[in-house]
Amino acid sequence: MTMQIDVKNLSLQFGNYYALKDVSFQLSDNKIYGLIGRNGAGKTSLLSILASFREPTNGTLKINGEVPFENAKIMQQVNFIFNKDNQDETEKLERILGDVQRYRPNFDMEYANYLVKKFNLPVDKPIRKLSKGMQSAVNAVIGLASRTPITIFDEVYNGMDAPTREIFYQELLEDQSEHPRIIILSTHLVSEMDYLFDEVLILNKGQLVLHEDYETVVTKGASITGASEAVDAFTQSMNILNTKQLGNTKSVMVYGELSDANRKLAHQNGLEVGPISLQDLFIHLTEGEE
Ligand SMILES: Nc1ncnc2c1ncn2[C@@H]1O[C@H](COP(=O)(O)OP(=O)(O)OP(=O)(O)O)[C@@H](O)[C@H]1O
Repeated sequence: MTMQIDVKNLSLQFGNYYALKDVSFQLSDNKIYGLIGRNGAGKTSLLSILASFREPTNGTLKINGEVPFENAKIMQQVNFIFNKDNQDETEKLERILGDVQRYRPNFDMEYANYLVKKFNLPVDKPIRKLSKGMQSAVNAVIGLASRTPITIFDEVYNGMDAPTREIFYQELLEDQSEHPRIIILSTHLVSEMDYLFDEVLILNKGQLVLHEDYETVVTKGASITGASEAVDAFTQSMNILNTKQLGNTKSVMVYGELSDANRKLAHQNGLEVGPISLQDLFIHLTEGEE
């Protein structure tokens, strides 16, 4: 089953402050969506609305055409995984997984046990006594093994070391391809996670500044390097994100359709056209103007 998420003119206000402002988008394919944004950009705010943990101040969220808030049928289809405070969690892993299995109909215990081994998680210790990274791995196991049609991971890698994060990413990719579902990953580890994303959403100060296919994003961005005057002439009508000058050499980051003819022209003018990464784009799209 493929779910459909419709977000329309969503705002979330705290007093006069807009944590989210007029955010609209649709997610309608079983893909991996990367939600990126700087600290305080509104990622957790948006995800908690998607998960019906809170209501928006304005605008609407619909999942499969229905408002999910206090709608048990829809909420069954949504799983919000975040780094919760486990300091009072005296239960052990086995018991926790058993509890999850009871209310997540697609939960696969065999797969969960496989992941527990993969992540090297102790089953005989109360959760609160696990290290931070291990607690995050527990969350990853729950999120993956539940196989919920809409699975949301809010910075779930927190505290995991690099090899553990790598296991998480590999398992996520593999399980998503075998059991396609909507997976939303919020992160600021962009350069490390970009290859996971089918689509990218960038939030900046509560506003959605980009929602594109990952491939499109990467092909639309380019760096143009060469003699200053030639670079200026070539990029004058383009959307410039960033400029670097070194002596008489200039490197300009542009974003927009660069036609084959344009690329050819660049070469004829002795300019070098290089790729930019999602991380570059993220940094320059969300730069403060202070
Ligand atoms: N209960 C609240 N009362 C007032 N302001 C809040 C509240 N919750 C969140 N905010 C503000 O809303 C903004 C967005 O917060 P949010 O947690 O959604 O950001 P984020 O993108 O998840 O950040 P991070 O990457 O640091 O986790 C922040 O400026 C935050 O201070």
